[in-house]
Amino acid sequence: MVGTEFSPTDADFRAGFAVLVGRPNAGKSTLTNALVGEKVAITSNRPQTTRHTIRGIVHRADGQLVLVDTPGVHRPRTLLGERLNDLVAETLSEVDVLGLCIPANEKIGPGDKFVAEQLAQTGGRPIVAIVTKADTVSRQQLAEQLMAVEALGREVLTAEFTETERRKGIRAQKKGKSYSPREVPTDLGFTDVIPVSAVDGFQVEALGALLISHMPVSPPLYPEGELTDEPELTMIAELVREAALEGVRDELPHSLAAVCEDMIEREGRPEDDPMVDVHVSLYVERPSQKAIVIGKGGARLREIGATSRKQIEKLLGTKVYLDLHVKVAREWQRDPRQLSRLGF
Ligand SMILES: Nc1nc2c(ncn2[C@@H]2O[C@H](COP(=O)(O)OP(=O)(O)OP(=O)(O)O)[C@@H](O)[C@H]2O)c(=O)[nH]1
Repeated sequence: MVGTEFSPTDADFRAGFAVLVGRPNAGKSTLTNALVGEKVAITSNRPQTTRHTIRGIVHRADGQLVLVDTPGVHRPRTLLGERLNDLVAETLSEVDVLGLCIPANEKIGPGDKFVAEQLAQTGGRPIVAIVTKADTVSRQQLAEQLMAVEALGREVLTAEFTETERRKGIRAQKKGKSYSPREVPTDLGFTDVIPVSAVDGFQVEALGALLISHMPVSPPLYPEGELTDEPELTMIAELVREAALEGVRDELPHSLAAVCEDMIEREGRPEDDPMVDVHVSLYVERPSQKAIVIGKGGARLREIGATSRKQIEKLLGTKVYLDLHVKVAREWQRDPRQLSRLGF
């Protein structure tokens, strides 16, 4: 993660990496899009749709913020889950500020606490608690949630502090030395707590500024105008996967993967009206799931194709011929070889 260009010479210019984490459906992807101002991360009503680390880049006069959108931090059940958690741990260790997303309209639960504890364990990095979806609650409810989030910060950071001191004591004891644990500071807690709404834009600017204020003084890390460094093929695959999931609410939970096989400019087209042939394979685990994706007489697949083609055309800025294939890759979630083939 090294800078490529040094343009603004301002001595106060800041640049660095931020990550938004939170339990599934906390609003991370939507907030990433709102901060960046263009659709780069994939949002969906379904939890855990964000499997790839997609970066959006916020360019401002005073700094540059590279956002890494992680999958929801959750307890691993399959091999895929374990890989996701490795990815999360790796990402957390590489960023300058941690953004913990907690929705305004849901009681703080064990999921939020679990994620907050993981962040506290990264040790010493600023944690900005972001209370998302502020538009969905009254001012009174929002105030109460902000206080509950403050309390959560106090709780997990105090627990982490105490645990660290306890470990130091044990290590010292093993070496035959004595260690008197430090007193718990009274001001432990999240670095900031800020409410936002990605839907009506409330405080989105302020959040951008706040996150940048935690970045180190640095030249920009990416050239201006760049929104994401995710390869187009991956973004195309994500768009198709999103469209395929939208249609089927409960039948196809996480057993669906998409791979963009290639993207070739069609020859012999007029220069002012180019067209790109895009080939995407959708992978499911069982023949019955294949039938769901294809639908009666291919109706669902046509719908998926039409929806995602429009989005791919927007992304590439040209006409697109989209060729979709549905394939069965049994138990792909548990097979490491298949996983790497699918880019996980
Ligand atoms: N009203 C309102 N809804 C929001 C806001 N932000 C997100 N949502 C909705 O909340 C749901 C989840 O949002 P996502 O951005 O997909 O959540 P996520 O945390 O990325 O979810 P995963 O990918 O599952 O981890 C979607 O239906 C969004 O439309 C907001 O500011 N206001």
